[in-house]
Amino acid sequence: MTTTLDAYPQTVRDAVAQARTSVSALHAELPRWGLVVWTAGNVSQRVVVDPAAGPGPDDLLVIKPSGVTYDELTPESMVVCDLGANLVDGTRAPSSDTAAHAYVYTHMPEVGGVVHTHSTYATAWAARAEPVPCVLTMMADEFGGPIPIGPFALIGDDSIGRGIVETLRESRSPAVLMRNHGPFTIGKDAKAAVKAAVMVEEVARTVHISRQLGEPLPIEQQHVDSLYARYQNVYGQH
Ligand SMILES: O=C(CO)[C@@H](O)[C@@H](O)COP(=O)(O)O
Repeated sequence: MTTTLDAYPQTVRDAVAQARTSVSALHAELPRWGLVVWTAGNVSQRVVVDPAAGPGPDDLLVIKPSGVTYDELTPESMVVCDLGANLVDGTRAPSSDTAAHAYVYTHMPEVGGVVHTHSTYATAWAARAEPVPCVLTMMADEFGGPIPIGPFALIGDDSIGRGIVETLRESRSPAVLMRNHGPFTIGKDAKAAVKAAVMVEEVARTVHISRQLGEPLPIEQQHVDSLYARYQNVYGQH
């Protein structure tokens, strides 16, 4: 049975309203950073319905409507679904990747945001099903190693989501390049997932260019580990 937003307490409705605003604004970052064309790509944010209990299977997600151009997206146009990808609130059909996002939220409770793009260089690596090797300190910082390849999966059910989870569970990377498709990224919230989408395109481009000039040199694992620990725990403002 489909539940509507009215069935949720005011605290959840308020959290959904905040997520609508932030997810709508974060969608604008995808064309801004050159990560998508036309209506490709999508961003979602988990809404925890019981903060005292923490993330769980009854959570909601806020995502863009399918096939709507970025200049038309507004907080009001965002769509709310449960983790069964059932519509809870919204006037338009949810993103065609909603089942994939929902699968990730169901099986990775630590994930609060998911992003999908077709950014050029990362998608070119996905077309060859070749992991991006960890040859840059920026990669060690953000990805903790190579950027992995996920399996080929058709859209429409949870096979993309299953491929994302099976791949990222075995990696420190917040990004996976789904074979023949493109990058999916995760984060503690949607903003972190958007950052990972920006960074995966940046390093995919740099490593591609480096490869045209010669063979990039790997970074020793001990240095990858120390760079990752510093960036994840010390870098920036605390
Ligand atoms: O790659 C896919 C589906 O996986 C695209 O259709 C996707 O980027 C955009 O679809 P939506 O407009 O979010 O339904």
